[in-house]
Amino acid sequence: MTRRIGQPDTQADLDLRACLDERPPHSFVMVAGAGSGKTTSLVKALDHLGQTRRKELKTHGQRIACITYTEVAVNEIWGDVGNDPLFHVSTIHSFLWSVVRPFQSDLKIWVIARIHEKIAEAQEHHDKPRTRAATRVQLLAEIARYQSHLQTIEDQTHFKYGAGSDFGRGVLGHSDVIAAAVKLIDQSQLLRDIIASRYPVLFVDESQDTRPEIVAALRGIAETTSVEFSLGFFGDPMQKIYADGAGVIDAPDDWRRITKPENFRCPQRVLGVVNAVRQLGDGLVQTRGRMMSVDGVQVPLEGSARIFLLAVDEDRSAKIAKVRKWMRLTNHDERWESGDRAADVRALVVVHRMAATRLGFPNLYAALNDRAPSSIKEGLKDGTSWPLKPFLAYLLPLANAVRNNQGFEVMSLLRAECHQLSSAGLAGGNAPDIFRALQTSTEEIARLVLSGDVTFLDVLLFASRNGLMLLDESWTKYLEADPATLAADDDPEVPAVTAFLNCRIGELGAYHHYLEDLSPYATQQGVKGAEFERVLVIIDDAEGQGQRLFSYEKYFGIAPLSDTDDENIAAGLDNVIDRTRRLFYVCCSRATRDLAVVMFVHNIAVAKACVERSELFAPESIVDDAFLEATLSLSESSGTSRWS
Ligand SMILES: Nc1ncnc2c1ncn2[C@@H]1O[C@H](COP(=O)(O)OP(=O)(O)OP(=O)(O)O)[C@@H](O)[C@H]1O
Repeated sequence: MTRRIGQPDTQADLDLRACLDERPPHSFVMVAGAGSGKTTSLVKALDHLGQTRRKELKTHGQRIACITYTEVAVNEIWGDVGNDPLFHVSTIHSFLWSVVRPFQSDLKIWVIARIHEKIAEAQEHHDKPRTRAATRVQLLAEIARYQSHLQTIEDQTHFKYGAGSDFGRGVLGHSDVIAAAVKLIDQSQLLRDIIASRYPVLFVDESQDTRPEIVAALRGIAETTSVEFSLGFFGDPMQKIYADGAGVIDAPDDWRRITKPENFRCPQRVLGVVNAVRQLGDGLVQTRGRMMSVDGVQVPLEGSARIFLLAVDEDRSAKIAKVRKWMRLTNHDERWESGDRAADVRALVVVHRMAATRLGFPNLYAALNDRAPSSIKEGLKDGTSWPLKPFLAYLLPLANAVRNNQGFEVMSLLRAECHQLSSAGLAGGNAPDIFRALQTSTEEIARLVLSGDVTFLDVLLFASRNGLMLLDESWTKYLEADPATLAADDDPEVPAVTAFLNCRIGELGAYHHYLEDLSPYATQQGVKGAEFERVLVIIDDAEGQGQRLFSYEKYFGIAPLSDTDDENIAAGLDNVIDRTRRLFYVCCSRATRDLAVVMFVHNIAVAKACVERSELFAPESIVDDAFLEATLSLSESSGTSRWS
């Protein structure tokens, strides 16, 4: 029995089961706060459907669909239901793609229409009297590129799904997959019926961040199909962190509404902060909190929740290390300083760049993010950007396999990528000579990749010149064209790819570590749905300047609001304060034991007054730079044994 399925039933679980057992079935929304067990209820409901309807579903070739926000969440839910093929658990993108992929000719029509739309948008921008001459030149180049896509697409019979759209290569990126699917679902009753017949029950977790047009398209299925279909949304509007999320789900009157008043995740101290943060949002107050068993009796876990106010300076990493040490000593908990995954310490940053800087891949990050087109930028988040692929999928694993003397792994990587080892390659030369040469080249490539001093370009050139891989034609101009020709190229990918190729390969390992979720860093947005024993929320408005959506200094009243902020608030629009509050709520509510918020500020006295005024943390839980330093040096001079 898994952890989630094994949790005791709440009233909400009973209500949900009753709703699913009704005939005809009802659709529903489950709305409740953080840690209230929404995902747990979802998993238990899947389990219930498996127990009560498996035979009937299998007979009709049907499955239960469950959509959630990240791959991590997909794997968790899928694992919770024992990887049972009765359930189709996926992200919204891959769900929608699986639904529309068979309709290739409709997709082609959609793509052609989309390119015409882009041409019209670019033309309109071009024709505006105030458009600058340089921009006009760029727009004309863009239009020419779209027109060439229109020609290539004539011969395209198959469209793929990738991280970012690249119509010229027949690739639809995340947002275009959604736009195309929504359109196709909207315009076809047949497709709506197919979806309902294939998936008679469809759950959407984290519904607050599902885009309104997707919610509307799914609602459209429930409202128009004559097939038995139940749609259920599980979410919390206070945890909406993406601007394009639906927030509150607009459910028709005849849908069931289910709620859960408890928070099962957070200890008392953290629950106090979480409730206080929410007070100025929608005012929801959660009850209970995490329990622990003492001599067989369930008692509330106290936990800890503190905020550290530290001066902005050059060495924030050293200060974060001090906070971890302080937490270790104060809480008598060695794990606060441990780098071990099992210690369950998570440092949450606002933007990936902060993690990139701390972990050692700032240049790689900047190259593929700043000024990069979305086809590249989007894929940086999950390692699917095409320039990264040969390094992540082949050269880095090859180098690691060589270093670890994993001969079998080396051979299977070479067999997959190295043309010389194909039957044609071996037939054209002397096999022992080929193997000898390859051994020397693989050793050299491992040295280059792992030494870290050369550039990505050097590594790629070495690999292709020594027959370790055949590069696809996207690389040709980067390896062959002279710098002046490349600089004059109007392909929007050129600046990003060129900058990337000039980065030191040494940054690849750190990036890979982050990507594989092996570092303690994660973004504040990326951890929704997750929970950790020890949560370190890093707030650094100065370092997070690249984004304008969130500002903790404004949230705490340390920095003034801009005119636009005031206008948005006055007009009742989503604004920086609401967005930051929601993000802060998500972060703080991840902690199952300790919460340490670390805030880097320019003026500690001002920040302290503002944080005190917010009443989010008890006064004794506000720790400033001076107190941190003083107590640490006291511990050093007196020895840690006297700390307590
Ligand atoms: N009925 C229950 N009794 C005890 N613990 C529970 C119960 N339901 C859930 N939990 C525990 O509470 C924690 C939070 O559950 P879950 O992740 O399902 O909440 P959630 O509402 O989806 O959270 P969030 O919206 O914050 O992501 C988990 O550790 C889970 O095991």
